[in-house]
Amino acid sequence: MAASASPTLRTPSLRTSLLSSFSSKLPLPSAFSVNLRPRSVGAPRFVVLVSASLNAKPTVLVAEKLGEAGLDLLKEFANVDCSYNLSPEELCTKISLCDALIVRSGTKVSREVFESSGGRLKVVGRAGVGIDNVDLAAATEHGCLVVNAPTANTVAAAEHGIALLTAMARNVAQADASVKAGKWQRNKYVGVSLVGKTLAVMGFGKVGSEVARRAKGLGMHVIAHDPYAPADRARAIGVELVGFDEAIATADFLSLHMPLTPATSKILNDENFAKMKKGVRIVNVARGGVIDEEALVRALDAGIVAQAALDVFTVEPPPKDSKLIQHENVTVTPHLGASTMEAQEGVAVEIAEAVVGALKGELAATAVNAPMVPAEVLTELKPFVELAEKLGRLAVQLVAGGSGVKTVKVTYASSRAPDDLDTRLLRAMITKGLIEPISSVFVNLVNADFTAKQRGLRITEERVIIDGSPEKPLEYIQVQIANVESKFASAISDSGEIKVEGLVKDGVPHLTKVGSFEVDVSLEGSIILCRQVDQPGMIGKVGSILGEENVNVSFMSVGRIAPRKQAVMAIGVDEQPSKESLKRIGDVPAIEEFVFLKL
Ligand SMILES: NC(=O)c1ccc[n+]([C@@H]2O[C@H](COP(=O)([O-])OP(=O)(O)OC[C@H]3O[C@@H](n4cnc5c(N)ncnc54)[C@H](O)[C@@H]3O)[C@@H](O)[C@H]2O)c1
Ligand SMILES: O=C(O)[C@H](O)COP(=O)(O)O
Repeated sequence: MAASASPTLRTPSLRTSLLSSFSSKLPLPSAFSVNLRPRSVGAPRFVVLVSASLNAKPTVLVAEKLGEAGLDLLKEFANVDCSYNLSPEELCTKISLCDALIVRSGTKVSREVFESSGGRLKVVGRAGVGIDNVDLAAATEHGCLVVNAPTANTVAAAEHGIALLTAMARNVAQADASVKAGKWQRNKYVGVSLVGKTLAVMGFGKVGSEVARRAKGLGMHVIAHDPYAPADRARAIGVELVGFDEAIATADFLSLHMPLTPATSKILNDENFAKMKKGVRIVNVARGGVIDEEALVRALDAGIVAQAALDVFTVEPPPKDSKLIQHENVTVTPHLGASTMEAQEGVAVEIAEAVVGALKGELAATAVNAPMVPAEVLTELKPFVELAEKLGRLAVQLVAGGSGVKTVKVTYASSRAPDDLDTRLLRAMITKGLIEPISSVFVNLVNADFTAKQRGLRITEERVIIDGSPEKPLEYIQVQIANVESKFASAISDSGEIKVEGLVKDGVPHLTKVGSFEVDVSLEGSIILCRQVDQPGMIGKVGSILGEENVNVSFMSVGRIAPRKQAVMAIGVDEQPSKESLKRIGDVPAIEEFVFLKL
């Protein structure tokens, strides 16, 4: 036996492992089977978001025009395929060769796209704000991170909203067309003034609040409706937040700035147009789908809506013969809100940085379908995240075949207050550890909760406050699987669940409890757990069987109930013992049961 050899396995960076997936899945290891391919996190078996370690550059498909500065950033890191105007079929064909996809609002990233990617697509970057053209549920189900560029085009969109507001009020577009047609119709194009009029900003987020600020500068009385906006943010710029009905009933002008969601879809409809002031004017630089366009035509014809200025449409481009587009009281632009030179360069850089970061395995600050975790929290949690995954992985391998894992309880013991610990990462990694050894799905931070739910796996979390160092975010993590049989009976605790517990020592995850037995073995390589009658020479016997096969033992630890009674020996091994060696261990007379577990 090579005594306490220091482990040579290297774990990939935490950031990489959080968003990575395995290239192949393995069956649940059985106690006596050695027919296991290695699943060590140290082996280069991650299909990491970027296979930089494998000397292969990732491929990024840019499906819509992106600013040069962003393209340059991408090219430093990836092969960049700029293919614009792809049909849905062409996109589905290309996507299986791509690690990331960047789009604007003109490309539908449908479920078929994720299905066609064959698991290779790891990041979708939306070069802009609205992600209504990306099937987020499908992305999450496929473990694909979606990032957007939420800030760089805010001012551009707000300025376009103001441009449409003023142009509409003064009939700029109609008058321009008339003069160009050789006419001089000064009486026809008398406008309305903005000063003193009430503008209702519908959706008081980034764009909405910038529009409000500018409209106040034009002397308008600004109110806003946004069920989720904090009132003090509105008050700070002199805007009153009001209910939906009050907003639409009192406004002379309505400016729409909410996202398109099931709740906002066609929110301006016949019923709501009927509640508006006669002669109201509407600006939409949000999304076409928030207006029932047929109802808007009716409201225009009835004179309820005097004018509308629209940058966005339910279907883009809209049909040429659309009654709405052709209506003389409607001013239109072809989704130009974000289209300034400055915004496009900003968006391109913002999305390129987010996509490259995600491909490197970093947690994206603009993730749409995954938790965003501040870097300092991530650094602190790093060894506990590794511990969490390994405990999940160990616990599930202790389940006897056919048991069906349904209920898992995780206990986090810490000296910190419960709200001082973000457990989403830990839960995701425990879920990854629990599911991956027994299925063909890969689990990452994006799809962990979804995958658990889909498999009917209920994970409950409990916080226990114990004395300890406030420097440490956690003292220990315990994973219990209820209502199952174990292939290693000693793993069943007094209360009847499979129980494993671990902590972090000097930055290294350790297993410290199995069932009711205390052990202490570092969670690296693989582990053999043996239950035996406590007696002299056991460590030597098992150690020499492994030594004969040149299997390096990294740790050994024995936990016992009482001297000369039952004990559990935990042996950390760097290599996988052969089937024969495992059988010989099982044949040692004092050994009552044993299990070989891959980490
Ligand atoms: N025309 C363009 O080129 C262009 C450019 C940028 C943004 N946009 C669109 O503008 C909209 C706003 O963008 P943003 O960056 O300000 O987003 P944001 O997320 O900062 O703001 C959206 C706001 O809408 C609010 N909201 C959600 N549901 C609502 C509801 N039912 N009623 C009222 N408010 C509701 C949210 O609370 C949030 O404050 C999005 O639809 C975006 O896609 C369009
Ligand atoms: O949501 C957005 O960011 C805007 O609608 C801009 O869309 P675009 O990138 O297609 O111009």
